[in-house]
Amino acid sequence: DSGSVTASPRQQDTEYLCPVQIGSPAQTLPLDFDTGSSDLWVFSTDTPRSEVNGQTVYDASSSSSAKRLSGATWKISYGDGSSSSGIVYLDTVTVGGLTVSRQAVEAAKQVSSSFSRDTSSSGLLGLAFSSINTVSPNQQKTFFDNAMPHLDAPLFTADLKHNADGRYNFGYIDKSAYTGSISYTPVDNSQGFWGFTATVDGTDVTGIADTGTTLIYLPDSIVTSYYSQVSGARYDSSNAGYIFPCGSSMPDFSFNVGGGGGGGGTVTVPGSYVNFAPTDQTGQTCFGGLQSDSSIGISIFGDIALKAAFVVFDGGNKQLGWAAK
Ligand SMILES: O=C(CN1CCCCC1)Nc1ccc2c(c1)OCO2
Repeated sequence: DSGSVTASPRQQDTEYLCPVQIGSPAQTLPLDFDTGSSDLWVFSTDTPRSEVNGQTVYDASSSSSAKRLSGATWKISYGDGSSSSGIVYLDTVTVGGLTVSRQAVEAAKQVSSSFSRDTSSSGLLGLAFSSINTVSPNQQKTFFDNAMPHLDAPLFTADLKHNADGRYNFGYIDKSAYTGSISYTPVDNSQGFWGFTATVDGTDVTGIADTGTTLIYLPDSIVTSYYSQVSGARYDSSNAGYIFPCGSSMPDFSFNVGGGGGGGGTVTVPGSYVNFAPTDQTGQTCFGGLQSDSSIGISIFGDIALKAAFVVFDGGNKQLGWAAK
């Protein structure tokens, strides 16, 4: 089996949403595919009306294939302080033509304000490792984990784009989607994430490939060194990050992966991607797409980095492949 689904950017590439079919007859919800978490959760008829703000909701009672997972609950919180929780159904889930029957669909009974405010997203589809799925008392598997045994190849690829539709493919590598060769590097999934080590200016950086996080968060030394090249750039505590004049031409940001025998490969993030967004309506000052990881405790290669590459999430061999495009 295989699947292929469009990933549409929202609000200046802040997130990427994909249409997912749930239940019988199919209910299509736009979900945020997140390689940084492992719960598939949705706005539902169980979500308080006061917390629903235009989102499409899942109605298990109108799906003939939905079965309540008796006694199961879930509760998750994310690095940005957002959170959600609820109950669990098993139902049929289809992504880009790839179907998993009896997928745990986590219906929200509570969502935090940032989810309520995000009118375009109906929830998340977690693509990290099932070891960090939050369903209790019986942990559930991710869509990818359930699909893997049926896939032509035990992998999925992420091809996110700047201000344009990209694609997630499951079970195959589309050779027309990248240029040159794919450089592979081992994955450390001990924390449940797609962890890997890259080299930035000769310094090894261990972080995670996280499609659910908008920006890149790296060690202070690397970030300070990058912004030292931009006149007028500074760390601004009120914005809790590096800002600079919006007219600045930003240097490209490169990192190497798979430095083994073959010398590995270089991913180059265009400077224009690092000029992420204005901090206010005047458009004078802009917020950087590269920020320090010092308040997080882990380095994150988020969408700003991922959209500069074609990325292979290889669950069979537990490796990450990176290619230019
Ligand atoms: O929270 C997330 C990702 N999260 C995925 C689900 C939707 C809401 C965003 N990333 C994140 C992780 C660490 C952070 C951070 C953001 O901001 C500062 O530290």
